[in-house]
Amino acid sequence: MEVIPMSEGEQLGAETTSTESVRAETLLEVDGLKKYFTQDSGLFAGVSIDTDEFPPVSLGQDYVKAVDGVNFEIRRGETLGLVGESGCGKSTLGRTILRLLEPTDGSIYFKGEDLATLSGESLRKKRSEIQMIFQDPQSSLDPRMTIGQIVEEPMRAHDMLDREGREARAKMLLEKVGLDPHHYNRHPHAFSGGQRQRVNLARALSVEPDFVVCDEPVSALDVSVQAQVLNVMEDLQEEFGLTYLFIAHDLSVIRHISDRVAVMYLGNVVELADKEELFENPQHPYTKALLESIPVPDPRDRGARGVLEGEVPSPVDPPSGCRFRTRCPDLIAPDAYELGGGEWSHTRAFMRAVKRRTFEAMTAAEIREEFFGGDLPHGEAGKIVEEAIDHLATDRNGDDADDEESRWDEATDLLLESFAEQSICAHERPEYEIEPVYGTERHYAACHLYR
Ligand SMILES: Nc1ncnc2c1ncn2[C@@H]1O[C@H](COP(=O)(O)OP(=O)(O)OP(=O)(O)O)[C@@H](O)[C@H]1O
Repeated sequence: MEVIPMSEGEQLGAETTSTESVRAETLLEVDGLKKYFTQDSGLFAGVSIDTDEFPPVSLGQDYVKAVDGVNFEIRRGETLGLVGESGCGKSTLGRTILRLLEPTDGSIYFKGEDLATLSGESLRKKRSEIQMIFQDPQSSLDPRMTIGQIVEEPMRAHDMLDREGREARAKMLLEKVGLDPHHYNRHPHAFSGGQRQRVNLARALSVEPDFVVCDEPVSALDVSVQAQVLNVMEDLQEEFGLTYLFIAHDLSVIRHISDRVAVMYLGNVVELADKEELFENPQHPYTKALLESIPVPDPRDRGARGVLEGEVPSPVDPPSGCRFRTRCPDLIAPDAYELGGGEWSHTRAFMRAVKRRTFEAMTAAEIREEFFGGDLPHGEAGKIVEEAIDHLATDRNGDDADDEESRWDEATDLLLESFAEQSICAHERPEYEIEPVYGTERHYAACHLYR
């Protein structure tokens, strides 16, 4: 497989060669975007005490790195799906693009203009061109207003049309989203969840936006209603030339609606490719794990689910290098030891098992047999493994006074520091381009396996 490293600042999905077919115009380009939140603002938040220092109390601040250096572009008329587990930063990214949240760093070019630098009236004007729809159609519609008033509200805020013009446009849009315009004077409670989301769509479209950020718009709806709303969204996209950033955690929804898909993990985009390429030829171990964890309809197939092990690390102190490395089944062997493939996979599995304490303490020989088939890796790596086993074995040497808890901790620290922290995955943030198998769209994968 041919792999082309990305140069710094290069944009995902941007055009490279004149031989490529002419691609649609870029509508939105996100460059190095970061959004950090300050952590709890309790009384002692950010205060740290170090008695070796004078003064012993210092004021530092921890940040939740919700979005941490994201680059991509969205072309006019396309749908870019954004998928990832809960808490990976999808909503924060969407809201920061809209400037509902203040970016910490980076640029958001919309039709060539950097939204991150706009404020006041110029930002307000731009806002009509970018709209957002949210997950919960119930709480985002004011129950005291009629749906006519709801759809007209953004037009009033942007001084668009006169009263009759707004009413005519609201009725036209209600019809476009598949509602009866005669229901203009009804209140939201008279509508089902799917119908309320249609009202939301009509409201978002009232000010003629070019770009709509859709944040889990169908997640709260019954599966049978989801497809109907997605189809309406596709029809509206075609009719009004809309561009969507479509946020969802549900891969089947993403597959239905997207042209290209970006996969997010812990504040980073880890893979971005054409939809077919991403689903049929996923390259990042995180994407593969996500796809393999799609629930299988056949209940007898339960074994095929859930390959994502371990906890998502805290976004306050995310792993260095590749964010996924602490859970990655393909962590790369450190160069320092010249480990053979089998030796490394045994060592990696042992390190994982010690870290997660997935086995009961046993004798040194039993541990060697269980994890290494009796043969430890050769050289320095073998000595380190031997030392770790010595911490854990029930028949260990010496009069080790440490309690069991701290012996597991010592073995874990030794293995992580000697192996996991020495891997290229811990040292460099990966950014690579892969030759696609399906189509000609560029395929980005943030994984050192493609270095
Ligand atoms: N206002 C805030 N203050 C502090 N931390 C926040 C704030 N909003 C979000 N976060 C944190 O930022 C991270 C990303 O959250 P975000 O809601 O963007 O993720 P998500 O992928 O959209 O998840 P979900 O699908 O559950 O909404 C999380 O760790 C979250 O706790």
